[in-house]
Amino acid sequence: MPLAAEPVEALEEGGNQQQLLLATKGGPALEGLVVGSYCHDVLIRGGRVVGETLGGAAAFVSNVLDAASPREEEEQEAAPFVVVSKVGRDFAYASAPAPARRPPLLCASPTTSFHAQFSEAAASAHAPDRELRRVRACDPIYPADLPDRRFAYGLAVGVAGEVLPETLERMIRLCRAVLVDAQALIRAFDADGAVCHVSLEDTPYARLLPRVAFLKASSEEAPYVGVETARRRCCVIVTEGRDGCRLFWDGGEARVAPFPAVQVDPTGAGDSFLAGFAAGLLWGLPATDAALLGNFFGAAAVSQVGVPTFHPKMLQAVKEILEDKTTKRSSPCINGTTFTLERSNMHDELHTALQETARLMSEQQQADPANGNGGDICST
Ligand SMILES: Nc1ncnc2c1ncn2[C@@H]1O[C@H](COP(=O)(O)OP(=O)(O)OP(=O)(O)O)[C@@H](O)[C@H]1O
Ligand SMILES: O[C@H]1[C@H](O)[C@@H](O)[C@H](O)[C@@H](O)[C@H]1O
Repeated sequence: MPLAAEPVEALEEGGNQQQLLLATKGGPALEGLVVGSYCHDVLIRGGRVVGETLGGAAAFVSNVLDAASPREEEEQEAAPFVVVSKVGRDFAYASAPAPARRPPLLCASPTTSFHAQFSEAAASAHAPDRELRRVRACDPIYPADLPDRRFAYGLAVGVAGEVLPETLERMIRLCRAVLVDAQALIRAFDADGAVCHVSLEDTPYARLLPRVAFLKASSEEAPYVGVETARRRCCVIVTEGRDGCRLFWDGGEARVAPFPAVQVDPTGAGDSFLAGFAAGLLWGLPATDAALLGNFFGAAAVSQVGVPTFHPKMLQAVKEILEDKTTKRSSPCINGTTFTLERSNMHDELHTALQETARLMSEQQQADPANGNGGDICST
């Protein structure tokens, strides 16, 4: 599959080309660009507030990229990626790890806030698990807000329409490969702020799809994406909650098995999936194998309320598995000229190894009363 980015020579607009070239030469080889705003999440069940957390796909994505990207020993602190995010002066989580590491741009408008109303009944695998209402919206992210330099990859992960079509277009120009969460493209809000969806084909984003590498949608969003049309333009990944995910491309498809999890809060599962998937590509995995890492971090996300904390032992185990199973770290697919989509012959081995880690972590989490989880948010 060809990559999306334009040659460096095409990057004249809005910046100094010489500077761009220097930054590309001197900068980290696999620097990423994450675009989408942090937000406030208020979790409500039965009319009662049961949690208030940092939200926004950018927060969940940063968390997983920092945890799972391949890195040299000396780069322990933070993985090489930039976050472009906007918040207001009311932002309550400036000292949380993700915003502290990569501070958002400050605006006069308030921080985007969502109320997530969980149903009283346990959610089924594909039914919407919560009703989302946007109660405040921060400014959009404009093309001029993005840094003037090239990136190996970009993640467009808006939650409230903040990634404008022209901003996505600019990302495509700056990044070799762009991965997009459909929620950044097809969300609309009714007069009351309730999240609804529009058909992707009816949006200005549709014409950009052939220049996007991967488009991720939840099974609720998939009908609005139009998988059969979209798969002819880019690789589409549909996440299916506890059932794992499926990949669709022009001429092929694959189902990728899930990992065990005790779900306490589904928020951020899709975001964590996308970042795990991107990390898998950075490790040099073909897309169908990288989706295993997506499923792994999606499962880890639902096991905790809000942005999850990963146990260092779990991360060490995952890193050892990836080091053992991947051979191409020096030339990851995301920085090459094409993507391999089909599963490799070690797909099942990788699943088994990660499953063992997921099972151990899940058991530890259930046994540990001090893991900070206040019980299951999403069901009674
Ligand atoms: N209960 C679960 N058990 C195991 N894995 C899960 C579970 N829920 C989600 N996942 C993992 O996370 C991925 C994303 O979940 P899901 O399809 O629910 O995304 P989403 O609806 O976009 O989530 P959100 O909007 O809450 O971020 C799934 O493909 C799966 O790998
Ligand atoms: O924090 C959450 C999370 O990022 C979800 O993926 C998104 O759907 C919600 O709108 C947001 O509030």
